[in-house]
Amino acid sequence: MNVSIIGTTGYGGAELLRILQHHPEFNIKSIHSTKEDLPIWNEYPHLYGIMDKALQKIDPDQIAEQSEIVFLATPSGISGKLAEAFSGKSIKVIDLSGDLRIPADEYLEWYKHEPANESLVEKAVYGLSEWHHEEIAAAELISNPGCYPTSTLLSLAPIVKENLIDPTGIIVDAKSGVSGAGRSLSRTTSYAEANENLRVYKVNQHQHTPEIEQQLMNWNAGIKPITFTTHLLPITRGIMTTSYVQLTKEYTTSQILELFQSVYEKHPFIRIRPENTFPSVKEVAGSNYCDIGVHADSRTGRLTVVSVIDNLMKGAAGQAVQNANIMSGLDEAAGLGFVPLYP
Ligand SMILES: NC(=O)C1=CN([C@@H]2O[C@H](COP(=O)(O)OP(=O)(O)OC[C@H]3O[C@@H](n4cnc5c(N)ncnc54)[C@H](OP(=O)(O)O)[C@@H]3O)[C@@H](O)[C@H]2O)C=CC1
Ligand SMILES: CC(=O)N[C@@H](CCC(=O)OP(=O)(O)O)C(=O)O
Repeated sequence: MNVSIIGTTGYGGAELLRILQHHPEFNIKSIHSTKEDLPIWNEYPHLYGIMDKALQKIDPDQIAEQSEIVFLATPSGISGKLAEAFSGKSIKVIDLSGDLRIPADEYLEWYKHEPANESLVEKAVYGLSEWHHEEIAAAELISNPGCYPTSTLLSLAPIVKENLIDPTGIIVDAKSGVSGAGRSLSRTTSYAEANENLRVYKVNQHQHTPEIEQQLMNWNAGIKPITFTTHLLPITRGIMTTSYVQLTKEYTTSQILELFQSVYEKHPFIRIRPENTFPSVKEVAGSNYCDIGVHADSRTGRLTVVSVIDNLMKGAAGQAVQNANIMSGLDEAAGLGFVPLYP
């Protein structure tokens, strides 16, 4: 099955190449960029001798003729326009950006630029693979979840859906490595400013807040606005979200773990850690896993939920390929059996 990638020279694009190069069913037919005609190893020397494809210009007609799926690994604001250019063509689209995830009015408020075409946003299926399998299988257009929302939602879903927590007081403390900000140069992700530093950013203004709330409210209409705080970690890959929620009854850690284990029993990429153990970001690096640890504090009645993912894998390209697998009727784990890179 032929697939194409747009935005190949970015980090999400590079991660798609790493996964798709050895995928058992997908063949990388073409890679696209605003920098046409250069071999990809010119941008990414680690691909020298592995991949000699040249970057091609972005021609939606040509891409739709030769491929069955196109991945848009492009910035918000650009992806929406590209999705529109593919609309009506016979090709499935998976967008990694935030353009198709939330309604236009909220998009304008949080992303602060022009929203994508409203009918496309309505048509797009939110691709949280573990929870939207049926809709993804039937979809033509996927809005791949954000990196922070993936980690947050996977780790809150069981307790929110089962109504085990006070819906008014969810606090999510989130941290990301610098590759989450993409490949463009910026002062805050430069070595001298990020290394040996820990910075909080976009306090109460992060664009993933409405995306997380929207999904939590779909699962449980009583959920109220959350506190969501993001930090920049001096590491390359990885996200940790630590959520604090008030339990409505006295539950033990082992009761909560039992719930998580039964909910995610059949999901190959979710690993629930045993009691009193918590995952660290390195334990999922380079893999499509989301690892979750929980602890119910009998003194405060609060539950602490810790979740880690690799932002470029489960938080972006890995989940995008998982969704492509589901859309194509393949095993959702096809081509995604990466063991985490450790140490
Ligand atoms: N990094 C991460 O961890 C995650 C990223 N995402 C989302 O995935 C998308 C890609 O992210 P990431 O790879 O990190 O971003 P990068 O900034 O690393 O790369 C984005 C790529 O988009 C291409 N691009 C830029 N402007 C245009 C344009 N006008 N037309 C066509 N292509 C353009 C560029 O490629 P070229 O110059 O070759 O044209 C660039 O390399 C973003 O929407 C991001 O929000 C989502 C989850 C996690
Ligand atoms: C570390 C870092 O800066 N991360 C980025 C993730 C952005 C992203 O993935 O953009 P979408 O909104 O298109 O999902 C951020 O916090 O804004």
